Amino acid sequence: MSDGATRASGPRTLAEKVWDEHVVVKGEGEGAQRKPDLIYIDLHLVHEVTSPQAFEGLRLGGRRLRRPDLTIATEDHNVPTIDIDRPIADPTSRTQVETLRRNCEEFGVRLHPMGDIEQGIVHVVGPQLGLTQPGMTVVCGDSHTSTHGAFGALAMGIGTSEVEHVMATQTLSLRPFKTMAVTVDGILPDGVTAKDLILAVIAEIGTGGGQGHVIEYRGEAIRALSMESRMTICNMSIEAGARAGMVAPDETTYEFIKGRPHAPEGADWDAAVAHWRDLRTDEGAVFDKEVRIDAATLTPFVTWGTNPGQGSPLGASVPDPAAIADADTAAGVESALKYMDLRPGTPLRDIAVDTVFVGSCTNGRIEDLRVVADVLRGRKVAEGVRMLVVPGSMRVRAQADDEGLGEVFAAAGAEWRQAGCSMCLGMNPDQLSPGQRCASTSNRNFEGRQGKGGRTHLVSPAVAAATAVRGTLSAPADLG
Ligand SMILES: CC(C)[C@H](C(=O)O)[C@@H](O)C(=O)O
Ligand code: SF4
Repeated sequence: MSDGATRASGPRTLAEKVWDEHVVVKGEGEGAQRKPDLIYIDLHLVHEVTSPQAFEGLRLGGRRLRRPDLTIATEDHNVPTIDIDRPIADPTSRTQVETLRRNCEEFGVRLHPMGDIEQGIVHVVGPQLGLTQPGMTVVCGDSHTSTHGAFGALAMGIGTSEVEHVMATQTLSLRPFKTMAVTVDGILPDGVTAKDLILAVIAEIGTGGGQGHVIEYRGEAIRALSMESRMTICNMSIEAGARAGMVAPDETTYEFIKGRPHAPEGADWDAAVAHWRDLRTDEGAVFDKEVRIDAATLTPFVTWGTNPGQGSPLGASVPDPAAIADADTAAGVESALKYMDLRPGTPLRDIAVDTVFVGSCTNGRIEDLRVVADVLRGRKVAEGVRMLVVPGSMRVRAQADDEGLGEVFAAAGAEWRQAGCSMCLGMNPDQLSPGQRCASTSNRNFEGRQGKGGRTHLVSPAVAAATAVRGTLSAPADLG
């Protein structure tokens, strides 16, 4: 952290505490001249997209994997979500997945391949196995590694060369970050979810608002959230430009972890919880930046633009660039509306979609699927709308089926798929065609993100489900 080591004796933030516990070698120097610290990594998550060159680097260097036991891999980005027993049709995707399989075999990495009950999106798999725990350092060659910060872990996305460094040494050379507090006072109103909250936060602070910072989410509204919801929020920290997002662990955290395959047991559990209880920002600790939000002011929130910060309350209208004073902002809005084919002043509720995607590491967990099923039960997906419901992992899918949710999706006319990143990004067969418009529970709405020429509106699972029923952007309350 900015002054982590110098603050070691005074009050520290949660992020500084976790950082300090993992310093192997402290960087020399002060201020801007300070060299990076060498940080120990407790958990390394791996997927097919960012690992091939790293494994290749190890091979060329004649190195082994330093800690295969702290490394785990899953197939997620390139996998199809239907016909998973057939060979992958796309040659690039097939090569990626086959390469991961070969590498994991050669280097002794545990891999959950397609069809395995623990296979799924890397950020769903870690928490579900109880691998992600408070106070850990967690890395993955994937920006949404910030998800794991929901447990009070310091969890960061890293680049491929860093992936190789972690594979070889189980450490990472890191420059201290700044700290930021996002405090959400009060309680979220009925019908307002974690996704609405984080979209509203990003709209307020901007996609660069968290740059260089680790964000700690605090306050009554955050404490009231489930682990799934906290993961949704931490997941999108990266869309505010932050290096990581964190929530201090509490009873909700311990309850989620307890009994999972990799959770500590017996005396180890007691010792772990005793340690975890210290993982909170000390009274009097200073954040480099602070933002306060009143939960009571929030409503369902959707994006209309081509970055996650271009969003508004569902009850608002498409903004008018002519009414925006700042010229750069106005130009950005104008070009976004052109790509999105939206006219200023159109009520957001009037925007018709042809596709609805429920899934991704933001909103592909069991709680999200329950919300969607609650809305869809006894209803039908609107004519002309295609709805994909994609579980974040095969374990989530099995649980959803046990609870009868899969039947609800099918009865409503939605496609109930196998696990993977799916339509969150155009790396597998689940893609939008040019000009198609999608209400999506994922986290990125960049041009072409869900397929070339596709248009994305980021929404919560509740809004996605209601939109599927009405055919236009809607909240469950609109269904009457
Ligand atoms: C493919 C991967 C490197 C990428 C990421 O880092 O986030 C992907 O998961 C994404 O969401 O865009
Ligand atoms: S679900 Fe989407 S955001 Fe998450 S890891 Fe996969 S591609 Fe990235």
